[in-house]
Amino acid sequence: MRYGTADVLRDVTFRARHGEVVALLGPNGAGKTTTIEILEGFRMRSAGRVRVLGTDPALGTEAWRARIGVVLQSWRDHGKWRVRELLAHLGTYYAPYSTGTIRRPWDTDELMAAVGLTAHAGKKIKTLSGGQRRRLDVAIGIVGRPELLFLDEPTAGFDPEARQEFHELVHRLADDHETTILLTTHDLHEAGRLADRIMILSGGRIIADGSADDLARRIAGEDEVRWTCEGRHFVKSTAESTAFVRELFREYGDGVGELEVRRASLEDTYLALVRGQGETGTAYGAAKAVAQ
Ligand SMILES: Nc1ncnc2c1ncn2[C@@H]1O[C@H](COP(=O)(O)OP(=O)(O)OP(=O)(O)O)[C@@H](O)[C@H]1O
Repeated sequence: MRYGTADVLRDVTFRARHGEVVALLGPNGAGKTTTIEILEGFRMRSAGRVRVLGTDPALGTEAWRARIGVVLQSWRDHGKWRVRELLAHLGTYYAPYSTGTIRRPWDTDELMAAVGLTAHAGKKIKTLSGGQRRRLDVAIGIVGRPELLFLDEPTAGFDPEARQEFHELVHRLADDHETTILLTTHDLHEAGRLADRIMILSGGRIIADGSADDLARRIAGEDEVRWTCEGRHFVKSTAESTAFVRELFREYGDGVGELEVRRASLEDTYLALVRGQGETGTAYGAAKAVAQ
């Protein structure tokens, strides 16, 4: 993807499998929204090949669009509508696209229950709180029972309870309805909880692609071991923490106290990757190895 003379996406190559939950991570301006807008058919790519549910999004028909759900970053404006009314109305557009296996649209009451909006069904949209409005955005995105769902920062503004309920909804969509989901988020904990696979985009390139465990194992590599011995505190970084601790006990036995082994978190991994990008340091080398 090129704007004027600036390339904002380069060599972005990936394939999402049916029913997979893929999280796209990356710093501000990395190209996440651009990537998903190209896949949604909202933005025309400058070059390259794209297939979404077997179709080039630039040529997508209404029938193709009915199989896709989109939750954008920005709010849509339907202030005077009431929640139930709007969802029931939008649902009618999907009815002609029911298939033998997927009945479209989602029943309005069931849908409101699924996203936690039942208590607000009769409210005008302009009176909803930020988090409630975001739940409605999610409901609008899934009202047509999409086979593929794009979520751009879906939980921005959610309180912890709403976030937890949303995570359960995503798991349900993926597990029970076999929905393929591509989401962007800045919440690494969320990405680790939700995604089967994490792709990190930086400077318009994919610099890592794998499960949260893969990334942590293959990139950060070093655990931190802390312990006390004879009243003194010790810290050691090691890639072989189990062997190190075994040796520690062999040597000092009961003298070892307050043992703590801290594995590299997804956040450590993410920061190592994003900071290492473009340098010749180890994180970049490791990131390239993961990306290949
Ligand atoms: N219409 C446009 N014209 C020119 N440049 C653009 C346009 N839209 C986006 N860009 C640039 O493309 C790059 C990628 O932007 P994009 O919005 O895809 O990033 P992002 O990863 O989604 O960022 P964020 O986390 O801030 O939402 C940025 O450098 C941005 O300035």
